[in-house]
Parts: sequence; structure tokens; C-alpha cells
Amino acid sequence: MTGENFAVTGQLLGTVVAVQANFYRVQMDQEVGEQRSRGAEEKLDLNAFLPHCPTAASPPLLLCTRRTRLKKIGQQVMVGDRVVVEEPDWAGGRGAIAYVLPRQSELDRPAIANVNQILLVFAVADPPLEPYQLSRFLIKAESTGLDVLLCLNKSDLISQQEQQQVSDRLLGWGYEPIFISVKDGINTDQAGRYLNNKITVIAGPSGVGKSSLINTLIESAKLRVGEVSGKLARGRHTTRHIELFELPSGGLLADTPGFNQPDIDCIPEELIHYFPEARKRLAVASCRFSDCLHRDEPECAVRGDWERYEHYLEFLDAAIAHQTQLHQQADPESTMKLKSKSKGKGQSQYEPKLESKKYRRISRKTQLQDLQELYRDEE
Ligand SMILES: Nc1nc2c(ncn2[C@@H]2O[C@H](COP(=O)(O)OP(=O)(O)OP(=O)(O)O)[C@@H](O)[C@H]2O)c(=O)[nH]1
Ligand SMILES: [Zn+2]
Repeated sequence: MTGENFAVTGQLLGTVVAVQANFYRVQMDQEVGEQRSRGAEEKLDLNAFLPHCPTAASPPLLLCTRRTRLKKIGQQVMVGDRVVVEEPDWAGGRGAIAYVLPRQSELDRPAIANVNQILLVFAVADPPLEPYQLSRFLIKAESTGLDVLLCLNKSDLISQQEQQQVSDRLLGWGYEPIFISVKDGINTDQAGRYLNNKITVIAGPSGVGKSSLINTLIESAKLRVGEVSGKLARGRHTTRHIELFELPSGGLLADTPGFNQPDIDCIPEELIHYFPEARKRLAVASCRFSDCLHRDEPECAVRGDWERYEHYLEFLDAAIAHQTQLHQQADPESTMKLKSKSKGKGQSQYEPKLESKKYRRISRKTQLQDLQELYRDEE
């Protein structure tokens, strides 16, 4: 099923903003609101995959069920999905999801479709900016393949000079952070503009000011959310309750429960691509071996004098350890084979191709199981 199939007159499009039991809360597109208020049967802009700007007269929010046909074909509906709604009951606020449009991206944890970017929030002080922790979060964010936006909050606590030092250092990592202060209202508008008409997931350690930033960004949404669920309740969300909050300027924002040390569980040979400064090196030169892990291999284009190389080595160990563990859980025999095969090549020898295939298979399977579990629980 392709997007073109929906380019017909009269389809009602919306975005799933929350899943509750076997109901889906669907924020209808702006055009739907306008069309409804005009009472006209006009052609809708069906090319628009992104959420639209709410105006004073916000488009309706419908509580929808999923058509039996979707259940039969095993089509799951995720938060973030663009959907076609049929049989709207505007007065009762109800509808039925008839189709799910093709997804542009699919995040695993939190399970959200069509996310455009990750907004990583850290503080420059209180809690102090810890490079290793920041690096870990950045790697995790980069591993989603989505755009990564870095906001450094509490800039009111440091001097211009200190800010410049942090800025220079992070530029060496390949990032241009936005320095903000929610407390003093510095650059929060600018940060907000990056979220326009996009689906953004916000992440970062505890105490850096995520709640404060969210509250600043979504004053109006907070009120509306208040009517539905009682309160914004950030931090209490589990992966089982994911919600997208509408930004006044358009766009949707999802909050993730705080976690302090995200696991490095990526495929070892892909890890290097999550470092922008290493990506830059690999764009202009190649390692001698295509399966180079950039440790002690000869003629490596990556190894060298860059600040986060130490982080890379440490995360690589973590990624390999994670994969070995996965391997053992899934298939103890093949791990044995792998081990004996590696003998004689040196104890740190590692077989990337075999492992990564295996990993991908397991990963997709667990992903599916997670989802199935989620829906079983909810139905
Ligand atoms: N100095 C200063 N303090 C801030 C700023 N923004 C937030 N804070 C304070 O930092 C503390 C933590 O803010 P929160 O918004 O709760 O942080 P959080 O990231 O949501 O924390 P968790 O809910 O634990 O994930 C609060 O006491 C805020 O008042 C800022 O720009 N400057
Ligand atoms: Zn290399």
C-alpha cells in the first residue's frame, strides 16, 4: 500500500497521539478542522504527512477504534502513525481507523512511528556536564538514524567564556549545541522553532530541565492534556503509555522516561558511524579492512588523535559484550562454535558478519514481541 492510494477526495487524515486500551486518540489534521467548520466537501491536502499547525480553532481530536480489517491483516497502529479515519462522529468525538499510511521511521523504545528527530537535553551545570554521559546519550540517539538536536540548558549558570569552551569542545565532536536557559527564557523560542511541524522525542538525564522546557514549549497543550488525562505526568510514563503532545507552533513532542545510562547495545561494527567526527574521517578515507573495528588493525583511517576515541573503545567493548550475551541467550551452541572458530586468531578476534545477521534477526523478533505484548495488554 503506498501513499498515492490515499490521494483521493474526501479522506480524513490524522495522527495517532496516544493509544489507550484498544482505543486510539487521533489528532485530525488542520484541514479537517477547517473543512468541517466550512461544512464543505473539498479536496484535502493528502500529500501532507506531517502534523499541521493548530490555529485558534484546533482540529478535532477523535477517539478511534481500529477497523476489523486492520486486525485481520495484522496491521498494528502505533503512536505517531498517520491514519485515515472513517465514519467520524464529530459530536461524539469518535471515529474508526481504516488505513495506516506507510511509516517513514519506527522507533523501538519508545515505540513511536514517524519520529523526525531526537532532542537531547543536558545541563551545562547543576548537574555538571559529564562528557562521558553526554557521549553515551549521543551515541544512543545517533543509533536511531534520526536527526539529533542538542540543547544545553541552564546557560545562566556559566559565563560566556565557559560557554564558548563547551561550544568549541562539542564542535570537535561534530555538534553545534543550542545554549538555552529555561529559567531566564534564553533561546527557548529558538529551540522551539526546531520542533515546528516535526515529531520530536525528547531525552536526557534527570534534573537537566526537560520538564521545565516542555512546560515552556507547550503551555496550551498542557491545558488540553489536562482535560484528558488529569495532568502531564511526565516521568511517570512507562513505555506502555506513550503520548505525543501538540506544540502551539505545530509539531508533536514525545517525552521519554528519564534514564541515566543508556545501554550501548548497537551492532559493534556500526558503532563508529554514530560518532560524527569519525564519520567525517571515513568520508574521505577508508580502512584497509572493510570489517575494521578501528582498534589495532593496520592502516586504519579512524584510529587516532580525537577526543572521543577513548569513548569509542569503551563503547565498542560494551557493544561486543552485549552482542555476545544476546548470542548466548539465543543460541548457546553457535556461541561455542564462534568461540572455537576464533581461537588462534587472537582472543579479541570477533566475527562481525555472522554476529550482526544474528543480532538483526533477534532484534526484529524481540521488537515484534514487545509490540505484540503491548497490544495484548491493551486489548
Ligand atoms: N538555573 C537554572 N535552573 C533550571 C533551569 N531549568 C530548570 N532548572 C531547574 O532544574 C531543576 C530540574 O528541572 P526539571 O525540569 O525537573 O528537570 P528534568 O530534566 O525534567 O528532570 P527529571 O524529571 O528528573 O527527568 C529544577 O529545580 C528547575 O527549576 C535553568 O535554565 N536554569
Ligand atoms: Zn579502521
